[in-house]
Amino acid sequence: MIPGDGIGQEVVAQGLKVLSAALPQDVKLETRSYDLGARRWHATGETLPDADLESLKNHDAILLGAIGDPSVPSGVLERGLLLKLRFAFDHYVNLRPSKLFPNTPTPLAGRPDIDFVVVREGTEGPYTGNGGSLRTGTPAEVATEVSVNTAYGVERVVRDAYERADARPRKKLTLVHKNNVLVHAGHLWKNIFDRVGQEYPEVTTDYLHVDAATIFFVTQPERFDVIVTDNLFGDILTDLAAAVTGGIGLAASGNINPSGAFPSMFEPVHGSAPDIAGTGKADPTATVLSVALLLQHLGYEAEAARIETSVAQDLAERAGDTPRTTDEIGDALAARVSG
Ligand SMILES: NC(=O)C1=CN([C@@H]2O[C@H](COP(=O)(O)OP(=O)(O)OC[C@H]3O[C@@H](n4cnc5c(N)ncnc54)[C@H](O)[C@@H]3O)[C@@H](O)[C@H]2O)C=CC1
Ligand SMILES: CC(C)CC(=O)C(=O)O
Ligand SMILES: [Mg+2]
Repeated sequence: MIPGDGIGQEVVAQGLKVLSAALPQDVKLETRSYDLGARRWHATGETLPDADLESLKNHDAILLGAIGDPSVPSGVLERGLLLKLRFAFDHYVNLRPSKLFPNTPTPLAGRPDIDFVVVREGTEGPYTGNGGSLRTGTPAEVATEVSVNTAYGVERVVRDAYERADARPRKKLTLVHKNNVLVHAGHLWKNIFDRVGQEYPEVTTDYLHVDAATIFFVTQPERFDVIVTDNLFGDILTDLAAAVTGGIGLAASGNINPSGAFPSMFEPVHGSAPDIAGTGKADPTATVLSVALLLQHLGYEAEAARIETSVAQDLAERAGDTPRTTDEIGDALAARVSG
């Protein structure tokens, strides 16, 4: 566990409660909590020391809360810890399912049937740190942030998305990019998408520019089944996906290393929410659903399904309720899962 910063600490505690409640009696759960994030940085100046990185390799999976704190310069922890982990453990599939559970509020008219998954590339794009600045702090400052897209990196994530689409009943895969403007990266993505698609004749394909995709996330989200996209577009789209499916407090994710060479890492889509940290207002459901993804990844399908059912029941009964605290929601979910 890497609880991290802000509400990360609060929601991971609830995730652990539910994980413990979900596992069969004969499975011994061993956990270690890593003190990484703002507190550690202030104390030692470290973000992710090699010793911790090495040690993290020994776990079956990682549950992360959130990284980032207003007391630390923006980017230091996000890059030096969170992205460093995703890159070091080659988490090239950033899996972000979106489902509108019954009775969950949505700002969308007509309660569309939303059930899609975004496969966000996790190791490339504009997030690699390939850039720099010249004449920093002067009126002539120039900054670059160059998006890196390799045929190797794009093909493996596109292939993963086709596999997922092929395994789902609707078998539909949408590529989201911006190949009308980002022609170099965009055409590399589109060409690979089209070529790999020939191996999946059952999968219906579609292409949308990212700006148009945001329209359809709001006006016609039911059109999506599996979406594959780059690191930055996927980041932005999945906050929007969360907003239309009950809110950011429900959105789960998995940073997957499909080869199993390194542990995969599961975390809510949201950040450390400094505006509500310490108030008990953080919804731990996103973390609990991330625990379900973790269990599914490790082969505990039935346990993962029980968590999802418990969340669905809890959400169905939430409507009109007085708001509960982070802890109360965690306790209620753990009770449902074990009962
Ligand atoms: N994976 C990670 O660790 C991520 C870290 N961050 C970091 O988190 C910090 C804050 O970033 P923001 O842009 O404010 O995004 P954020 O996701 O932390 O918060 C955005 C808004 O959503 C609300 N919110 C988030 N999670 C919630 C939950 N579980 N229940 C109820 N409300 C919730 C917050 O109160 C806030 O109003 C920054 O340092 C940022 O870099 C941001 C996104 C992901
Ligand atoms: C803080 C960023 C590095 C990550 C982010 O916003 C995300 O993964 O959703
Ligand atoms: Mg994000």
